[in-house]
Amino acid sequence: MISVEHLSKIYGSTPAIQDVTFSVEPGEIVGFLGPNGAGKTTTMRILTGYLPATSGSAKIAGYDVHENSLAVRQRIGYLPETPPLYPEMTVEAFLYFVTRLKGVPAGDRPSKVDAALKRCNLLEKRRVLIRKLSKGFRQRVGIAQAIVHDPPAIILDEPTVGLDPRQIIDVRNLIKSLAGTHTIILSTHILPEVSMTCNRVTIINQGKVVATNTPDNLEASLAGGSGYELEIEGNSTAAQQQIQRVSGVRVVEPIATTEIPANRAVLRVVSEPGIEPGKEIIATLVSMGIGVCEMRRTRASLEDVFLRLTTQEKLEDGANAQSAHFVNATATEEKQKEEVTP
Ligand SMILES: Nc1ncnc2c1ncn2[C@@H]1O[C@H](COP(=O)(O)OP(=O)(O)OP(=O)(O)O)[C@@H](O)[C@H]1O
Repeated sequence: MISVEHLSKIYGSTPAIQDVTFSVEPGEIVGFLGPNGAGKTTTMRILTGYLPATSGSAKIAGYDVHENSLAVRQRIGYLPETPPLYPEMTVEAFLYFVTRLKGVPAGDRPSKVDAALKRCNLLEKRRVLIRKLSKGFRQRVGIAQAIVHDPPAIILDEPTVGLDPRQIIDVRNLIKSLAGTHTIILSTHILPEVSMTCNRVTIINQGKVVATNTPDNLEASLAGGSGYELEIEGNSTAAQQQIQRVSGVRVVEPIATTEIPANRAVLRVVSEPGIEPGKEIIATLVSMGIGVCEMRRTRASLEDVFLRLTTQEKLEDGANAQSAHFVNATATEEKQKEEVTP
């Protein structure tokens, strides 16, 4: 439904995006995730026909965004970072105005406007002036104007920025309810937004795509990702050796801690991607007479993946988007973690 190939945009001498390639299948919600200045808005604006690319191509529903920009605009809904609303219009009048701009036949306009009002929970605000609405309701009007002509593709740029937690939940639920019948690209720098709403995520950093996958696969792909942390009582060296033999276990190592009694130890187990050897580990320890005082699953979060991909130097030049290798975490990660976590 949406395909982007080798797209680049250079402002003067500043490359905003370079060789960006990704696609979105019908009915999918894809998160376009990146830190500030990564090139998200630039990509969205090219996709919606508001900005010409320097090179590369983008198609929506088979139409080239540059060559067939009118056909593209009729087939997409766009919510820019700041929704283009007319404050002196009522919600309903504004949506009628948008249907006219989008070329919806006059006879279809009442039903389209009603459907958008209903979908965005705006029925009771239909006759209210937009300037009198709270930020959350204005954002809903922004989404309503993006969907009122029932476009197959919807592009949302930072749709929850500036909203309070309740409004964020409402807007995310609204976006999720659009999936299936619409194809959606949602740009954001907020990680939970992606985990909660998107089927897939494309991570962009400094104008380049550094990863594309499902949130789950991205988490699983992080080296040292999934596994367990165990607090055991008994011979920890023997336990370590036996756990290492369990099928699906990649690494077992002791974690130094002073917070447990002397006859106990804490072990970190890293499992092979997609394998959960937890039951076998427990059975092994029980058969050895070793006490299991605590066992918890450990998992790399999307946040870990994001931070690795966007804050660390690449070891190899031109590393492939799906299999880039990165150096170990640095102290700046912790700082950035605070910045990207709402
Ligand atoms: N009109 C412009 N002229 C020159 N440089 C620009 C222009 N617009 C964007 N840039 C630069 O292009 C890069 C990408 O900007 P863009 O706005 O696309 O990023 P973004 O990921 O949307 O960031 P944010 O989340 O902060 O909005 C940045 O370095 C930005 O400074």
